Amino acid sequence: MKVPQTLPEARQQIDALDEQIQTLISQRARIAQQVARIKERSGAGDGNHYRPSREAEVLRRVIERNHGPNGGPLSDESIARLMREIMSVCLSLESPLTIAYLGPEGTYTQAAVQKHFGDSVTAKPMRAIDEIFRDVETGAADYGVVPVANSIGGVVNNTLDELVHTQLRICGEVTLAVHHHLLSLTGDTETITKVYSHAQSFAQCRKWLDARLPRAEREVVSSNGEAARRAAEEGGGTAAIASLQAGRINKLNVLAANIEDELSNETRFLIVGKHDPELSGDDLTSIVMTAHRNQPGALFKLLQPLAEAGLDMTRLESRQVRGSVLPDFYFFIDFAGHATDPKVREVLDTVRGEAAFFKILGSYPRAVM
Ligand SMILES: O=C(O)C(=O)C[C@]1(C(=O)O)C=C[C@@H](O)C=C1
Repeated sequence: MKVPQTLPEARQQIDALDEQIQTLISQRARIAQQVARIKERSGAGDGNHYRPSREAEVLRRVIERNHGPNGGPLSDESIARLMREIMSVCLSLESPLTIAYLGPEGTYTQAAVQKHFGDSVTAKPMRAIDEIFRDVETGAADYGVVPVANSIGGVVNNTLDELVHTQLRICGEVTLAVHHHLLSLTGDTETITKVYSHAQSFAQCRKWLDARLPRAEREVVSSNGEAARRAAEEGGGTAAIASLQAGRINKLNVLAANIEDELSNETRFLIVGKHDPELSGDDLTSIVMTAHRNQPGALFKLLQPLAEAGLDMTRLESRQVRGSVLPDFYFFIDFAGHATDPKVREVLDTVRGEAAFFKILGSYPRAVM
């Protein structure tokens, strides 16, 4: 295609390309419908056509191509986001998904749902993390999205506690860059006497609040979405620390943007569901276990097989077992690899033999976007 020199010429080329893009997207959607029929015929459907590993492969290839000879000026994130939406609409033709998430509307968890599943799912706000697990366990929702850790605020204990006992599997992860904003109906930071937010967000904006609003009362609420809702309801003198999305939903003004103390503030979310994702080629496995009591080197023995097999451990969290007087700890471990890989399976069998309690939480594709 020759480089256009005039506006009509450029628009003519764009019109021609749009027509091709539209034809191709429609063809792709028809094939996705056929994929659903093939899955149902082969018994692999069971009504659920979501395939996180396949989606990760598609997105990885999009990013790879973006750096190849046919790559363009769009960022990896932008081009992947477009493909994400195309897959989202294709999947909605196969089987529409309902995703339970930590509400109300406007939470960062809702943004994580959108980032991972795209816009063509029904996002269902829940009041608490345990309700999300129950909703997916009973089949009221197909998948759940829960926060699990923040780079500043640390782990989300409710999520870890639920993972120990649930029958659900971890099917995926999403990481989200989190930016906090001071939002209010009024337009002036100096007049704010009360700030609502989630405990983790207060922790992440503490220095800013100490410096700019040292006298304002801080009231912890269950989520940033709820904080924004209250600031909108109460008006004058109240503010919320929340996302831009929460501000938009509640028609609040941004009094101060990006007020988090650390610039790189990332939250990791997990997707939980009833299905085990297949191997995607770049996967993580999550396990939880406890060590035998009164055995010197018990934790070392649990970790040694992973190290000896050269498996890259990406995360280790400990959490005291609830109700235990003795210092018993659950160890949550993530490492690179998939539980169906024979080498990984062997390591897991060895660790299981060494542990007092052992559970595989899931193997799933590493976050692509
Ligand atoms: O390949 C599949 O299994 C599909 O259903 C197609 C498709 C896609 O649009 O590429 C759609 C949904 C799945 O989650 C994965 C991929």
